[in-house]
Amino acid sequence: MKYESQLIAKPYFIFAMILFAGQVIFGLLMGLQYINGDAGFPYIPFNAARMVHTNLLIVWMLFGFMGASYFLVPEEAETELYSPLLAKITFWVFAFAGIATILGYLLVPYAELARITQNELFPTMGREFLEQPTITKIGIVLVCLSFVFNIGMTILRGRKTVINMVLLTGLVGLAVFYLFSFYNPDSLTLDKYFWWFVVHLWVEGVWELILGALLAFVLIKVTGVDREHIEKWLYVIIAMALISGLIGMGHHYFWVGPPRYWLWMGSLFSALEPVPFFMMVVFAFKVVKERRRDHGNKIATTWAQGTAVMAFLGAGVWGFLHTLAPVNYYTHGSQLTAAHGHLAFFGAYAMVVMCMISYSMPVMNGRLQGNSARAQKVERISFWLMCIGMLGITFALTAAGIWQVALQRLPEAGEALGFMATQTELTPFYVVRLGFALIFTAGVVTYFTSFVIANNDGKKQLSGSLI
Ligand code: HEM
Ligand code: HEM
Ligand SMILES: [Fe+2]
Repeated sequence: MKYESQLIAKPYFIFAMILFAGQVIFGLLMGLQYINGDAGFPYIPFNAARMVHTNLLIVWMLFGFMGASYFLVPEEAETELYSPLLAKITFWVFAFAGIATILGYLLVPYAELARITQNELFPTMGREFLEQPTITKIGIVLVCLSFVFNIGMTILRGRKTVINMVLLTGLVGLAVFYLFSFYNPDSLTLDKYFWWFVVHLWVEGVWELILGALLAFVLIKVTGVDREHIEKWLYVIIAMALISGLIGMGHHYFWVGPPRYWLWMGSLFSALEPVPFFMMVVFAFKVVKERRRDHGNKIATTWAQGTAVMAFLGAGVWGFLHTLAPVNYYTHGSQLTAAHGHLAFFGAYAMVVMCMISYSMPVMNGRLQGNSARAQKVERISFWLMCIGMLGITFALTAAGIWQVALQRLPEAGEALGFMATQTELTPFYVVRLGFALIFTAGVVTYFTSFVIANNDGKKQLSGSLI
């Protein structure tokens, strides 16, 4: 590790992983509730579990991005972090606010939480992914401001690399687009229109810049390929991401009331969105092939390539499946959406955070060439279990989605099955989903085990070198 202040990334990563474990536990509970609706009754109803599952996801992604930035930016800027103290304070404020909000979701009914947190003064609650009480939202904004300030000041006084600038642009975009969560108009059309400014412009816009920058950083480290070469790729990837993603947002405007031209604009531009994801795959494999050094941290390279491939499958392929208006007319809001949501979120953003952890944790623990072979082997098993588990979940939900469309959407109104009757028909798919979810969970447990092994082996290495 080159700079002392990079160490601040560690608590961020550890906390992100704890929240990830929590997210998976609530995912399992919902997987069970899909088969037996009474599971968890009356303590954890489906709506609360769903909220906890998706909010934990968003919060752990943010912790992951912050940890990644605190590790990456000083090294790229070749200077210590502007204020390690501010980064520590931000950590505790965010961790506390996050835990309090999740406990709020679990301990009191949602309407009661809205009352306690005085939602009527400034109503922002009640929308998917943005369920947080207004006070938590304000807290998130403050955390983001202090974080972006800290990172921005570090870059300002240090070396301004392309990776740093792309990352910073992504982070500023993340903070700015979150502000739309405060706009909550009465008109459902306007509400949905701007809701997507957070949801879509995050994952199919500015987060792609963050993804590209993190991947480029790890790839430079593990391959030793020329920075200039990698930067060129990064420029083209982010240009394509923004060109396609900004107007591609129209694929969410098909049926919620905005003008009809979105039908073809959304279809056309979002059909281009897989391009930057495909380029990431070519980029990752090409630079690994052209590598100038054999880095000891093999598993970090695997994560980098895996991220590119899984993100392309989840966002590119599964996104494209239902992005054209004539297809989306039938698939909108079906299990196909959930299939895509899972593979895309996992493949792109969960995996890139784990990729950064895989590269940087050993460095922060003094092992510049990665963990011991044994720890890397276990981590490799966890990589495959998680990827296979998530692909299995995706295939099960895709089959469920297609069958759902066939039973509920394609037949004429009088003959179509109702929503709940269709869900009962889909039970076998949900059983398969739960099976793969268990494989995924085994992957998560194995992943955590690899850290324990790495620590134990590390001590041995240390005592060995002392003798
Ligand atoms: C143990 C594995 C998991 C299971 C069983 C599971 C199950 C579920 C279920 C049942 C829902 C609610 C779907 C609905 O409303 O009908 C859901 C939503 C969601 N989950 Fe998971 N989940 C798991 C892991 C994950 C992971 C690892 C991620 C991402 C990294 C993730 C991301 C999401 C997202 C983004 C949604 C919202 C999807 C949408 O709005 O369409 N889940 N999950
Ligand atoms: C890593 C990037 C991406 C992530 C994390 C992601 C995630 C999601 C999630 C969670 C949803 C469900 C939102 C809801 O609850 O309603 C969704 C919807 C959707 N996504 Fe993506 N997505 C990504 C990229 C893409 C791409 C590249 C495309 C197109 C090629 C795409 C096409 C769609 C479409 C058409 C919907 C709406 C589905 C419906 O009508 O029900 N996504 N995405
Ligand atoms: Fe989208």
